[in-house]
Amino acid sequence: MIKEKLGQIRRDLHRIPEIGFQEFKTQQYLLNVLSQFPNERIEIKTWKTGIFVLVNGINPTKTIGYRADIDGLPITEETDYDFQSEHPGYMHACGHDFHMTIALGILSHFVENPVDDHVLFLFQPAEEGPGGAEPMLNSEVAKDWKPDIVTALHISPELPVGTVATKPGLLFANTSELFIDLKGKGGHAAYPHTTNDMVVAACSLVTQLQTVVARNVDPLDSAVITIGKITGGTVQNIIAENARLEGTIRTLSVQSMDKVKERIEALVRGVEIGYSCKATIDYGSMYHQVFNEETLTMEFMEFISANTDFTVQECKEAMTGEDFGYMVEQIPGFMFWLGVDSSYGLHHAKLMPDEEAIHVAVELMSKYITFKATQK
Ligand SMILES: CC(=O)N[C@@H](CCC[C@H](N)C(=O)O)C(=O)O
Repeated sequence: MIKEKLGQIRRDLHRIPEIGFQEFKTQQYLLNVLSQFPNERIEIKTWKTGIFVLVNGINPTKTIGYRADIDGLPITEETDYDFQSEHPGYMHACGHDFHMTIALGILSHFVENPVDDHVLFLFQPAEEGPGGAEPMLNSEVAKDWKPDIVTALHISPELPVGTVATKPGLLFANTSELFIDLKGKGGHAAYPHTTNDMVVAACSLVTQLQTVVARNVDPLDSAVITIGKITGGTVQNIIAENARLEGTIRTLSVQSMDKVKERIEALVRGVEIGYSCKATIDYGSMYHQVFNEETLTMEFMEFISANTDFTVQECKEAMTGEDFGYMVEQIPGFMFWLGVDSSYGLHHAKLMPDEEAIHVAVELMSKYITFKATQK
């Protein structure tokens, strides 16, 4: 697909970010692009707001899977793009507009240059939450069209264009969302002794949560608790009856996840007693760690060094989460970081990745998948 067309697709997608399982316009846009491909070679099936696209091979012995996530984030864009989000309060701040565009570029390559094996594209909803990978892979469609190997990329703002970073084994952390609701007794701001103030309870709990990782997790086994949002109360002169903390837990090991949750629950029980309130904990969605299949990952890294102008780096594991972890739990595969060189990072309102990365990634993955698709 020509460069200008891919650039336009990325900008069109950037304008219409939608959150998990609400990607209706995105799905329609992708289906429109797909309908412009000659259809002798491709089969398309939708699943919820996601799409499976099978590019049939000429002499297939296996199916190579390529996954792109399609959802945006609830964040107000602050870039100076002239193609800013048209959905107020939402933005493609995690690069999924890039991920989709790159997938379409690779798909277009294999429609025009068919290879022996089938290539299956999974345009997957709800990566940011509540998680689309696991149900998509367990869907009826995936029972017929299950890939033998699967790969995916994630943009990396910190790396220059033309760089790939990955590692065999553990790449991304185990994650669990965290929602804590506190309910006390509200009242007049001037009569605190007649109330149980949930703003004070919430602030104290946030401070206590900082001790969980520091004092319960082996320093050599990383973990993170981030509270990204606090809400509570109604107005400045009413003592708050309710407060809510929203956050996420990240751990490199499953054991640490269990331990961290146990400690959070103990602290929450303490706040119930100490502040005479009721608390509920909801862990929302949980993602399995991304564990790259070692042989495939090493082969991919060697392939890049030997056959492309890309620089390939072995990176450290990251505390980011990815529901792609469920895919590589079931199917041999790997994920890698793609350099896109942005001064602002992932989940930032000013994320501005370099579009040149789209073109080099399409070329890279077309080459790599061709190599895998002709390997017996
Ligand atoms: C790559 C990336 O940024 N992924 C997200 C996944 C979020 C999972 C879930 N909503 C949670 O917050 O636990 C991330 O924040 O790492």
